[in-house]
Amino acid sequence: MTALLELSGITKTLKGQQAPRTILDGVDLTVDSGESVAILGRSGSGKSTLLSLIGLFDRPDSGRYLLGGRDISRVAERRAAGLRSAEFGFVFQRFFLLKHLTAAQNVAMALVNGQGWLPRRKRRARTLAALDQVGIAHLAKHRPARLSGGEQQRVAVARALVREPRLLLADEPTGALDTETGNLVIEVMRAATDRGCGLILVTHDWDHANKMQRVLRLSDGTLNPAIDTRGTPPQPEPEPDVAPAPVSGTESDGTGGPPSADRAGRGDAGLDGMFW
Ligand SMILES: Nc1ncnc2c1ncn2[C@@H]1O[C@H](COP(=O)(O)OP(=O)(O)OP(=O)(O)O)[C@@H](O)[C@H]1O
Repeated sequence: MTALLELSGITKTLKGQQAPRTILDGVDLTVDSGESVAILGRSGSGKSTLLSLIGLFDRPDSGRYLLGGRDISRVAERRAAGLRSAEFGFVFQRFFLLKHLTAAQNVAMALVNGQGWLPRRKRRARTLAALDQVGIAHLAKHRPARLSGGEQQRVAVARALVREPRLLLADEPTGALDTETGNLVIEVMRAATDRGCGLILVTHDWDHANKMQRVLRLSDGTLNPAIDTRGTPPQPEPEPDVAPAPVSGTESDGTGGPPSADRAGRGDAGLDGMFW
């Protein structure tokens, strides 16, 4: 079966004001349809850089990127923009909702921008289905100012899902949420994988990572299986009259737990007409 996504030997060197630094140094990653993968790693290890390459906001220096078997390692920006809107859904730590639009209008915007004008009836049906998928169809007419952080992020997830992407890319989507709300958001994204959508979640939170099928760690520019050492009991003190047993090295991944003019009120009849 062809993998949804296949990265092999991906490298990326970033040249800022300081000396060039190789952030990705031979990343290999395969994700199948309906599979969920968490990526952990220290701050600055390159997780967002990797996600931006996968989401075609940038290109690797070398290596191969196959999407559904097609080589898109060197794809031109025009085609990349088309692939971004057709194939990917994005969720970020910040919600990026338009304040003067309702939840439904924010979601419907993704259909307008990505696929031209769908007939109004279809637009409405797909928007409500996406809001329903994340459990907030009853909040369709609320503007962001009237929604909690978790509800706003669920609107953002609905906006990412409404075009039925093949792959959902989430960069610390729970970073601004409390634990309980974060769990809810992770669950609605994970549920999308039951319908065949792939999911790559960048997170600092082991509990969220453990809800994914695979947990990887990005360090020294490569991806490897991550080991959750949080539950590892402390080494017992050796008995004084017994020779100390050799201590086996317990790998630590350094991410052992969480680290760290609103126009609402304005008459929106025109906008309603536009997006409904
Ligand atoms: N445009 C750029 N030019 C030069 N260096 C950059 C650029 N963007 C990011 N970096 C550096 O690349 C490294 C990786 O950044 P990146 O944002 O991918 O890390 P991260 O693992 O996502 O970090 P965090 O967990 O803090 O979000 C960091 O050291 C960052 O300072």
